[in-house]
Order: sequence, then structure tokens, then C-alpha cells
Amino acid sequence: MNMPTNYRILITGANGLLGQKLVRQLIRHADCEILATGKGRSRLPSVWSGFRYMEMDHTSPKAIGEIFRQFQPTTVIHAGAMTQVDDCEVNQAECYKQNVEATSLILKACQSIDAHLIFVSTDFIFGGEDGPYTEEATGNPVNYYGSSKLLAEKAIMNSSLSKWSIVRTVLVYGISHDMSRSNLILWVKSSLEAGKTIQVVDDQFRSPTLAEDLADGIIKIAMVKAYGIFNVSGPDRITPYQMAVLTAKYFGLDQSCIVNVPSSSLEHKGKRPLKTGLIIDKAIRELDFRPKSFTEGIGILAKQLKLAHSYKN
Ligand SMILES: NC(=O)C1=CN([C@@H]2O[C@H](COP(=O)(O)OP(=O)(O)OC[C@H]3O[C@@H](n4cnc5c(N)ncnc54)[C@H](OP(=O)(O)O)[C@@H]3O)[C@@H](O)[C@H]2O)C=CC1
Ligand SMILES: Cc1cn([C@H]2C[C@H](O)[C@@H](COP(=O)(O)OP(=O)(O)O[C@H]3O[C@@H](C)C(=O)[C@@H](O)[C@H]3O)O2)c(=O)[nH]c1=O
Repeated sequence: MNMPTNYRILITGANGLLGQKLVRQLIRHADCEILATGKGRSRLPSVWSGFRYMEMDHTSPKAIGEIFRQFQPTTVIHAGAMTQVDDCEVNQAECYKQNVEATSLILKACQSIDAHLIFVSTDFIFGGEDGPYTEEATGNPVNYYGSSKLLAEKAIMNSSLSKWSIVRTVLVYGISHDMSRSNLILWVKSSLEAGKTIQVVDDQFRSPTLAEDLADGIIKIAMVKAYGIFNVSGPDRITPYQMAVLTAKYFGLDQSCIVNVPSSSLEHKGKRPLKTGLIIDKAIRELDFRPKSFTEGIGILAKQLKLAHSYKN
């Protein structure tokens, strides 16, 4: 007999790095019924159980309507997005469709059944002149990806939905199954292992976030029904160069292949804000959020890589 559940949680973008960590951690909650959704077929590990997967293109009103009607979620974690910052810069119409219009469709569906909407946003809504930022800081993005996320935030905040949470995070790192995008640590590690010399910036400041910690913070928000804006990121404030050096040290790789360059020398199509990073005192105080340090996070990632490697062989 199925136990009655207190939460029916719908996750968008569930095939992504954050989405997979959310599913992994939520299936441990007996009082949650989980519907993972994403573009195309499920890329979640086939050995996992305790959740359902359904294809849902979050730009399709028909697909959203059908799934919301069937599942009647109490809680929607909207992690799906177009996340390649440079692609967003060169294809702004698609970025608007994926990150703004889609969020409005999800918002409208949540309003129709009074569901709790948890929207995942970014430090890139800020200009990076004077980070790190609290939840009260005003957004002024320097790239189109950041603009799209800020527009989505404003649509939610200005709507009639009262049960909304906006979770801002920064430079998420980790490993998941069948990844559609890489992240800094994996890129540094694989580049150095291949003997490549990499150019890494030391003038950008971030508070890098272990994907499991981000999922943990979001799940706490869902469980206690915490509404409003929350900064959920790692506790450190370090530069990509420092992250790269720590990664090389941890994996015993050659640090001399890491060349320190100014951001201006990178051929980024989307400008990166220089000084971001988020102040997480509110999440620590109100959610008992306890993120790992960057060094602890590398250790966790290393164990997962080793486990994944042993499965492959
Ligand atoms: N990664 C980071 O450093 C940060 C991420 N964020 C935010 O966190 C959230 C999760 O990011 P993350 O998991 O890292 O990114 P991913 O790119 O790994 O995940 C995003 C997911 O959204 C899916 N998606 C894209 N378009 C659609 C669509 N039309 N319908 C359904 N699903 C779609 C992607 O599908 P597919 O896998 O098929 O491409 C992907 O699985 C995003 O909202 C992102 O903006 C915020 C700050 C930092
Ligand atoms: C590719 C690359 C990146 N970097 C630096 C710049 C940047 O600060 C950091 C990460 O660069 P990337 O381009 O990989 O990631 P980037 O697109 O900057 O990451 C962003 O992703 C989106 C989704 C977000 O929401 C942001 O919070 C942020 O995490 O590493 C270098 O120094 N050299 C390089 O060659």
C-alpha cells in the first residue's frame, strides 16, 4: 500500500547536474512523491528507484498543462534552463524562450493549483562591481543569461503567487550521470591530465557550490515551505585560478600548466561579472544550511569520480 505523501514534488531539468542531485536526495524522503521531468529521455541512472520520470519540454504549454493536471504537484523545483552563458549571449531569442517564457509558463501552472514554486537563479543577475551580495542586493546583469534570469525572478516576485522561493547560487560543481555540460573542476582536472596548458582568471571572485549542497538547501526550502529569496552557495570566496590550483594540488597534477590571465584575455562571448559570490548568512540562520568548503567539495567529487571510474571498468 502506498503511504500517503505530504509532498508531490515536480522537478524540471531533472537530467541536469542539479536535477540529478535533487532526485538522488529526494528519493530518501518517504513522505515525498517525486516526478522528475526533462527534455527527451531520462538520463538518470537506471539503477535508481523511488521516483517517476516523464518527458516535459518546459517551453510547451501543452506538456506542462498535461503533467500538472495529472500530477497536481504541491511543490515545483524549476531547475531547467539554458545554462551555457555564451550560447545565451549569441542566441538571445532562444535564451529568452528557455529561461523567461518557460518560467512564466511554469509560474502560471503553479498559480492554477497554488503550488509552491522554487526557482533556481544565479549570481549572474549581478554586475560584479561590488560582490559578495546579500538577498537584498539589486540585480544589474552584464550578460544576457543573467538578464534572462533576472526577468524570470521579477515575473515571479510580481505575480499573484504567494508561495514562491528564489534560490540564487554560484558556479555549481560536481559530477552526474551522462552530463550535458561540464564544470570548472572537471575541466581543470581533465585538461591537466591531458598535459594541456590552461589559462585561468584570477580577477573573478566566486563562492563555488557543491551540487549536493545546493540540492540540500533547496530541499530544506521545500520541506519547511520557506518563501522568499535565499542565497544558497558555498562558503568560500575564491577565484577560478585559486580553484584550479587547489584542484591540481588535490589530484597531484602539474600546477605549472595553469596560467593566470586577466578576464579580458578570454574570448568569452558573454561578459562575466568580476566580483560576485553570495552571502549565505540567511540560509545558515533560517535553514540550518551547512555547505562544504571548496576543499571538502573536491574530496567528495574525487570519491564520486573514483566510484564512477570503477563502475566503468
Ligand atoms: N551550473 C551553474 O554553475 C549554475 C547553475 N544555476 C542554475 O541552476 C539550474 C540548474 O543548473 P545545472 O543543473 O547546473 O545546469 P544543467 O545544464 O546541467 O541543467 C539544466 C537542465 O535543463 C534542461 N533543459 C534545457 N532546456 C529544457 C527544456 N526546454 N525543457 C526541459 N528541460 C530543459 C537541460 O536539458 P539537457 O540536459 O537535455 O540539456 C538540463 O538537463 C539552472 O536553472 C541554472 O541556471 C545557477 C547558478 C550557477
Ligand atoms: C572556460 C574558462 C573559464 N574560466 C573561468 C571563468 C569563470 O569564472 C569560471 C567558470 O567558467 P565557465 O565558463 O566554465 O562557467 P560560467 O559560464 O562562467 O559559469 C556560470 O554558469 C552559469 C550557469 C551560472 O549561473 C554562473 O553562476 C556561473 O557558474 O572559470 C577561465 O578562467 N578560463 C577558461 O578557459
